[in-house]
Amino acid sequence: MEIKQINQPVSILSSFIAEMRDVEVQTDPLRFRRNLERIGEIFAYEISKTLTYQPKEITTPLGKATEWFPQEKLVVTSILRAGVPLHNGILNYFDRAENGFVSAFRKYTVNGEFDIHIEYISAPDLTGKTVIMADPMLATGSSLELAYKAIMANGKPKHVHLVSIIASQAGVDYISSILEEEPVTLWVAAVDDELNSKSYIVPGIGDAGDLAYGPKL
Ligand SMILES: O=P(O)(O)OC[C@H]1O[C@H](OP(=O)(O)OP(=O)(O)O)[C@H](O)[C@@H]1O
Ligand SMILES: O=c1cc[nH]c(=O)[nH]1
Ligand SMILES: [Mg+2]
Repeated sequence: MEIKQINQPVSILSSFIAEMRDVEVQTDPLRFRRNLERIGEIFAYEISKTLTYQPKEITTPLGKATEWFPQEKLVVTSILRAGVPLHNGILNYFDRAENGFVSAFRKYTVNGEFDIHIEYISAPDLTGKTVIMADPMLATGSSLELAYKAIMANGKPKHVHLVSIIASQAGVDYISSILEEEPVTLWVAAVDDELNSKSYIVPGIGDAGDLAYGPKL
């Protein structure tokens, strides 16, 4: 597994992440979702540089030009709920990709511990394809691990790009350890040092799903 961190050199990406982190800007869920989406577009552009392309001759009003199109069959997948705006951003660039969705959520018990529940999966055949799996937050890594394993039941892809905007160092280390030998690239923007006692990333952003779509029971 390879890890690519896209926050260096510093770019406008940092300003988008700053808005997502900022408690005052977080009161605007439309801006929060739009930041997830436009960061998805940035990740898609970075991932696009790793694809293979085939040339195609294009007829313009004045002549012929050769341009390039991805050769890979792409499948964009995401983890519900917070993955949806990020998914849409990636799909804005890979607009002909197939799509998949996996649900993963933390189900808390009375003593504050939680299990991750996967209750829904919808994805095409992945055999030989290039899969992008998006989720803005990588905290303990449990959701991504279970979602990855669930979706792999749909066939062995050629390569998987895992996309996370804000990761904890512990989450990055965990995913690296379990997918060490897999044809996987983990793309992250910021990596924060800490997880708190509830396994939230610190400083992080808080609960990405709630910030995008409101609290859930
Ligand atoms: O790495 P982990 O410790 O598993 O935590 C990360 C997960 O938590 C968030 O989802 P959440 O469970 O809050 O669901 P939501 O998107 O519906 O709010 C986030 O979008 C990840 O899926
Ligand atoms: O910090 C975190 C951890 C899990 N899920 C989130 O949305 N944020
Ligand atoms: Mg959440």
